[in-house]
Amino acid sequence: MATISFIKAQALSNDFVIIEGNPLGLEKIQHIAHRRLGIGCDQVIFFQRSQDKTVMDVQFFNADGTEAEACGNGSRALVTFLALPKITLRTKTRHLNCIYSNGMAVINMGHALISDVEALILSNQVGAWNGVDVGNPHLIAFVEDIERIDIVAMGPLLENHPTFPKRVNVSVAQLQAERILLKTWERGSGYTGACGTAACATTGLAYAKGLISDSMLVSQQGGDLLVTPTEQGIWMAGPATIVFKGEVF
Ligand SMILES: N[C@@H](CCC[C@H](N)C(=O)O)C(=O)O
Repeated sequence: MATISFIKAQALSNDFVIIEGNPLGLEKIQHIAHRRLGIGCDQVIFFQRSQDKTVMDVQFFNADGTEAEACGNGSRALVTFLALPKITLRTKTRHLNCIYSNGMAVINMGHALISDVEALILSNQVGAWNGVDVGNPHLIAFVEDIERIDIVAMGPLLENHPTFPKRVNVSVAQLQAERILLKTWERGSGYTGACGTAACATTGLAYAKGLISDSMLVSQQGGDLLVTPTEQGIWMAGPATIVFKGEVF
């Protein structure tokens, strides 16, 4: 029986199965991501190397088998696995410049494109919602006290709201002096301990609104990311580890 080689990686507890090669079919991806029947992960990542090995074509799939245009933590996990000083990740929506130095992946995720969704009537309204695109779509609200928000109850309602035919990642954030506290319900994967693109989208939103002017630590249940908004794009720096490798049927 044919087997598929894979790498298991995690970044701030957001976990990934990384496979070199073309994407597998929907059922195979769902099986690999299943935490009882397969390996278990939040996203399955497929990549192919260019001839000179400085450019990688990357595709991300959520645990439910749907394709995502971007994945911040997964991108850092892949850069950490490849351990090359400078590469470009060619994703579905953006080309990402990546640096790997001293065991840390630093990636320019591009710009945050903000849209106005305040006029929408959303269930479980917690304040003003903003649409933010950083290659993939996010819905974000700043709140006074993040502890009071049940993202697991609210997330699926907003993820599947008819306003978002392609569904959406849902986050609530609390702004502190040099830190943003963040909780995210991921489209297609549910609650995860951290989401890299949500961290970048939230920091980009705060920057665009003039709420911050410099780097922020974005703290999620799985740990901290350093996110730096610049005119040239949003830089994300943070850890990722390779956990094990194996073969799956
Ligand atoms: N874990 C991610 C985001 C993965 C994709 C997302 N669920 C989507 O559907 O857009 C991250 O670290 O950014």
